[in-house]
Amino acid sequence: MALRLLTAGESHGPGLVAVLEGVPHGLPLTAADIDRDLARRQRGYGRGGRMKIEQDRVRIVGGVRHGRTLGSPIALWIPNRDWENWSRAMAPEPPDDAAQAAADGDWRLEPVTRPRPGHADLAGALKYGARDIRDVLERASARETAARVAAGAVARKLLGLFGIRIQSYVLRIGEVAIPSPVLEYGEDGRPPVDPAALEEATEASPVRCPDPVASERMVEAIRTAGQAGDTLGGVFEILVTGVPVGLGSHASGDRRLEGRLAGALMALNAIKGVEVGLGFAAAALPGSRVHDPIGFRPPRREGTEPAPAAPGPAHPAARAAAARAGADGWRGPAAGFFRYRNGAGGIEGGITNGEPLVLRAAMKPIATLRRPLPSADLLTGEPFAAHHERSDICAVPAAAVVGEAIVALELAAAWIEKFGGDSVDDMLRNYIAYCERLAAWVHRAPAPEASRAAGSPPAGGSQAGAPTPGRDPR
Ligand SMILES: Cc1cc2nc3c(=O)[nH]c(=O)nc-3n(C[C@H](O)[C@H](O)[C@H](O)COP(=O)(O)O)c2cc1C
Ligand SMILES: C=C(O[C@@H]1CC(C(=O)O)=C[C@@H](OP(=O)(O)O)[C@H]1O)C(=O)O
Repeated sequence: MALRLLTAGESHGPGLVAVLEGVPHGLPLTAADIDRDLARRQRGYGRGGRMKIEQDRVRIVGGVRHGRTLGSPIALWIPNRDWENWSRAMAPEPPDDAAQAAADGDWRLEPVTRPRPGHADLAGALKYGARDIRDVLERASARETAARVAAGAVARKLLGLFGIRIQSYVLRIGEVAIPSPVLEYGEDGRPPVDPAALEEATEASPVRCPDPVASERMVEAIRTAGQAGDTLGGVFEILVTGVPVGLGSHASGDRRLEGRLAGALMALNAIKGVEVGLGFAAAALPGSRVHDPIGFRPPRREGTEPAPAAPGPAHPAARAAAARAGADGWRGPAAGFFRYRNGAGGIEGGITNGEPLVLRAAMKPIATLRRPLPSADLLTGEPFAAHHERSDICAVPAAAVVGEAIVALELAAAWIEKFGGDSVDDMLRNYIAYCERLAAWVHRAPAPEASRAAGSPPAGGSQAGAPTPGRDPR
């Protein structure tokens, strides 16, 4: 297993722990790299009172020395500030004073027995034989996603070294929706947006929607739902640029990258659907409008053309090698091949094809309602309204940030499988060697006259343009 993550910790316990194993030696990493994403996860219009209490900050407690990873498991600790209010109710030790506290009217010590529809409450309590639903709801809570975001920030840092950029934005809240801004390309396969501008517009929105008009309407929809004691879900999209051709594999089902990414995204609380590229829309279209025509542009040769303005790998040698293999910031190294649109969302046959990854996830509305749905008591079966403490009204913007982390982790796992090595230096060498192979891949087919004269098959024949791996004609 190339990269392994384990998280632990309850929502109102002392804090959250993440242990990430398999990160190579020598990756620059500080708490600030992680805190940035933790703060982004806490934002978003529609979140509840808990986010006013928490100000998530990580403590790195293993695997990093003097700002660089050691190759050992990275251990991260995020304290829960709300723990102060729950230290008796969530004490790891048996509570001596529980009976007294319950008598004092501390509601936190009372068993929760009214399961909330849409939560793990009922199924979890019956499965584990828990007579207090708190035994289940504490870990089922999306508080855990803070730990996944912390680990994901490490994965993002690793991928960022190679010019991979992962961003998310919200496309729908309830009935207010905008189309994906990235699937249709301009003429000649020109990228439809500048990722940096898209990110700037997204981060400026209180709901992570890059369209300011839709953003305001989304805020209004959340406000209205909240006033009615109701909640909303929505859709977010993840865009990953700079991805080289060749991550994942067609060879076995469990190596197909879209399966790994979709499975990981579906494992995020409240996500009920995932699409790759055109996704469900492809089912209604003819093949001619779905599959992405292939084009080829000779990659830039060092010294002959200016370096691409778009961001690429940080390391100068890797950056140059990536550019020679056709990377332009939007696309990753792919030997100069590109697509005129991106209906596939950057993955064909379980393998990245060099175009950006485009994934969408649908989040159901928050399950805890201020006007609760009918429920039945766990122990007596008596009809009751479901339990309500406090809750978010909408958490799609936060889920989008968690989605980035999940994609980063899954992609980093595929990256480590492909480029391996115990250290970032090994990995850089492997990446550069791969880029060099891609850069040397295409040998322009000789002009038809020349090829006929030489007795080789005419252009368009079975051998036309066939690559001769390992020989660079330039
Ligand atoms: C970032 C985030 C915040 C969430 N906040 C809440 C919340 O405040 N109240 C709630 O009832 N559910 C919330 N949820 C959703 C529940 O965690 C989720 O619906 C529940 O664990 C049941 O899992 P399932 O929906 O995947 O079946 C949140 C989810 C995410 C991703
Ligand atoms: C704590 C977080 O989200 C929580 C996720 C959540 C749930 O049921 O999933 C319920 C709420 O918890 P509480 O009952 O303490 O208010 C959210 O605040 C967080 O995102 O950090």
